[in-house]
Amino acid sequence: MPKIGIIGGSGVYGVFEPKETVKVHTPYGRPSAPVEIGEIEGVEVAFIPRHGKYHEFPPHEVPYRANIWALKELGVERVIGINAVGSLKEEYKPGDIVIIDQFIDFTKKREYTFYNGPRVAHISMADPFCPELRRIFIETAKELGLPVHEKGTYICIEGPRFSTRAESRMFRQFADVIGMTLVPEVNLARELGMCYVNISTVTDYDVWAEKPVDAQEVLRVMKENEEKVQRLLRKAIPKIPEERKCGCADVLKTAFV
Ligand SMILES: CSC[C@H]1O[C@H](OP(=O)(O)O)[C@H](O)[C@@H]1O
Ligand SMILES: Nc1ncnc2[nH]cnc12
Repeated sequence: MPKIGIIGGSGVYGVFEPKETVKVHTPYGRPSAPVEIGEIEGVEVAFIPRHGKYHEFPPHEVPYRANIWALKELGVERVIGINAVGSLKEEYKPGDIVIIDQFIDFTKKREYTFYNGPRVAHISMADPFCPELRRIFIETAKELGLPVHEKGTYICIEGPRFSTRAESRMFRQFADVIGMTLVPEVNLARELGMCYVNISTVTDYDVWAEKPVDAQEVLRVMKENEEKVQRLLRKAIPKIPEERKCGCADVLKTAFV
């Protein structure tokens, strides 16, 4: 059973030659695509393309709950989310990798929880990302000489439209990068006691920097940078220890009312 799951974002629709493809049905419907099972450097890994194999789900329609549930059902304990993001700060340059450490939720109407009652849970989100996985990915990116930011605050907007100039100028006062999909993916993984790490690749300067971003540019830059992300995955995944010592599973102990 794969203990590691990867959710690929825009431009990342596969990360290995699958050995098997599994159709999973969940209480929340089907995931974005059948789950691919394969190996990265000898480690069994499950993969879901967040927007579907042919990018048919816009960010506000991604079946986030089904994706996380499906991975959990297959035995996944650790989720690696890969995202394309716009930059809100000069120093976060197109091509840079950001191992996100905080987020701000500006989404509006998504399914945010598995606990809609009668079971009620309030999960701590002070530190949303797995410290053990963050450390491994930061160290490995540095070893590989990749342009990496150890921290970054991701603001998640509802989409599917990009921001206005006024919004972008406001967002850059309190976040470093912008995207449309981190929430509720990270919340949901945490609600099931899974570890979650986010590897964001900067694809553009958001519209505060004058030139309006477009989807084609995001996909083009992400394709150019896919090789960096692949190298990072290949080198980091074998370093992930079998047993978790991070405490991500413990958040559930004190969450229920
Ligand atoms: C294709 S442009 C906007 C699209 O790209 C990002 O996707 P992901 O986070 O899945 O890599 C952004 O969040 C939007 O969904
Ligand atoms: N500028 C941007 N705004 C929102 N989502 C993005 N994904 C990639 N670039 C983006």
